[in-house]
Amino acid sequence: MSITAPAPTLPTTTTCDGRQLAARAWVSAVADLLEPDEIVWCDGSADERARLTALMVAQGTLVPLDPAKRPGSYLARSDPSDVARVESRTFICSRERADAGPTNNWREPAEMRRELHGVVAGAMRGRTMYVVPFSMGPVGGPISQLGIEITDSPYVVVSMHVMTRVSREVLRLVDHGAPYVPAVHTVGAPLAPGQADVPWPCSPTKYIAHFPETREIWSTGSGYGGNALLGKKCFALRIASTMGRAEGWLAEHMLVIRATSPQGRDYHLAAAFPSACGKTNLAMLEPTMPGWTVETIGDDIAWMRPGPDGRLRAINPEAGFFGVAPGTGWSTNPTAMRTVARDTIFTNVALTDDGDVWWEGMTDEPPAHLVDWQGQDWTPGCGRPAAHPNARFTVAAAQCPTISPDWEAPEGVPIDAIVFGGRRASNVPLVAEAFSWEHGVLMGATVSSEQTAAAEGTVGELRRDPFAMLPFCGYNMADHWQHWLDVGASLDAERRPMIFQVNWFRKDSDGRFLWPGFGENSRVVEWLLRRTDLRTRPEGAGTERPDAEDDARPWGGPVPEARPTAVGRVPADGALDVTGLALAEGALAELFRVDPAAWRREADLTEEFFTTFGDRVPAALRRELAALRDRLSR
Ligand SMILES: Nc1nc2c(ncn2[C@@H]2O[C@H](COP(=O)(O)OP(=O)(O)OP(=O)(O)O)[C@@H](O)[C@H]2O)c(=O)[nH]1
Ligand SMILES: O=C([O-])CC(=O)C(=O)O
Ligand SMILES: [Mn+2]
Repeated sequence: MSITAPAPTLPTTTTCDGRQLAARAWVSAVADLLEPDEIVWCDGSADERARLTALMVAQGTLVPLDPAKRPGSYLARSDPSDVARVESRTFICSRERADAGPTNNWREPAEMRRELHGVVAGAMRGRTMYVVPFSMGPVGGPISQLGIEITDSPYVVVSMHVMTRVSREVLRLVDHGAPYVPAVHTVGAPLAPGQADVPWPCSPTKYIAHFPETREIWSTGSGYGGNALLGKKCFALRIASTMGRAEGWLAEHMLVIRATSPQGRDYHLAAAFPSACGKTNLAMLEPTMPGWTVETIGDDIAWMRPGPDGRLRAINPEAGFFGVAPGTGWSTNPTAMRTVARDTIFTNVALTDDGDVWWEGMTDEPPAHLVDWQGQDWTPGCGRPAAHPNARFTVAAAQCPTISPDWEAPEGVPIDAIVFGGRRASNVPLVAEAFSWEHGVLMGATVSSEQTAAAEGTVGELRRDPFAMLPFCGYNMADHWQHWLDVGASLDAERRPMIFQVNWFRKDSDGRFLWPGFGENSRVVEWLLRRTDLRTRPEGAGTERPDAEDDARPWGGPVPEARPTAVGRVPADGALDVTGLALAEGALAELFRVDPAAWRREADLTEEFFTTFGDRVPAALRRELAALRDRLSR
């Protein structure tokens, strides 16, 4: 084994606290176990990216797209078995089973370590081991965290370049004692001497294992984003959620946007929707509401901390988007289309005859011929999708034309509204405002959604996905609810975010969406953001509707009215601006219809769900559920 290219600027003897040794000793110990042929220390440079990209093109992992059509862009086709997150092979290895909770696969840490060591021993034979130092959030920022990912996949290294901040500065900080999360990834496909590699090596034996107490991650067998880019779900959600719980902050599966009203007031919104339920789309919202603008801050993960002013401040810890391709088109998400116009890696989309990409929903009419995501000839009507339903694009956030000038503000942006949503064909109204923080936490805890292609499973089945964190909470979900109650209590009660629930996916009896969605969601966003003015208007202004003169004041404009229902406050008649929308007859009423019988069944199911957590369910949530039942019976 040869060790090449250790970053030359790294001092090897400057620290005396053992930290440096710890990081280096860890890298050597991993190398001893995985037995790579070579070790490469990565620096995140453009040079490094170019070198690894050329290597992958030579190996057939990446197909270059026509630079005249899609400059700097590539197509990767994964192994057909390695296309999504593997929740059944994702483990939380806390000492106590109860700390992982009933919604996680739990394994005893020492036992998992033994088992894993057996599986990964020699896994990097014939391969290069890359050491990737990265930061989640701006390097050195007060909400940011550091990590080091070891991987044998150049696809992972290049993707980490896009999705995180890879730099030597991170190693320097680690060498000076900064804490970091050690993360090991291997595709689990060692090469015997002389054995030819395949374009997408992976293994049927998969483990995505997290050790929350020691903040370690081990992933083997998959090259797919959510399983292999360990800064993302594994660190920024599963491990970070446990860090946040210990330290009083939140790591959430949320997009973050800034919306500016025609009066010039900035609002910040964080929204949690389950995987493939519209976060990227809302993050890149092109408002149809006149005078409103939306800037993108993040599309998948938010880290939120109470600030010194008692407000909740959020950063996007990522540096790129790993977005769902199918359904993304000029009519639904033009901003995403502009973002991926160049320097993008596409995974499992179709290839056009002229060297560009295509997926279902990109255009109304498919091209006459394509090479599909599995490399086979494809023609319209052949009965197979051209792109895998979970095909993705990997692209730098900085390329997004609507990226906020403050998207990298290290101290984050102050959140005004928190929104929970899911795919619900029935019951859940288009928008509802929580009666209180506690009621909002119940809304988050009861998110249910129809299963999408982002993970293994039967697409369309309704499943509980509390806080859109079911696959991502690194500890007991019921403790997560308590943590939300605690964080809420630690905020200034007058300035903390208001909580809402939304549902873009309600259908009529013929199975058609009742709401046009996408850009038109700005109508809902305007209603709920203006509602938050109730909370932040200047002292003494009261909560009454301001008179016409007040409308131009930057803190407000008229607060739209709401009417209470059993499940929350919904827009009063005429309060949601639907000017110019061609809604079907009765659609608006149906979008807000609350059926007490159906909601009593929802409450029963929630009760059943709560039972699986035993006495860890916060008393406040049981009270909120009882209050909901009470309102339903009135
Ligand atoms: N009907 C409807 N579909 C939507 C809307 N917003 C998003 N979608 C569809 O939802 C799918 C996935 O949306 P994304 O925004 O990529 O999902 P995400 O929440 O970012 O997903 P992850 O990256 O998996 O966490 C796409 O097929 C979209 O077309 C909407 O307002 N209405
Ligand atoms: O993690 C992934 O692979 C993509 C993603 O955002 C999700 O599944 O929620
Ligand atoms: Mn996600």
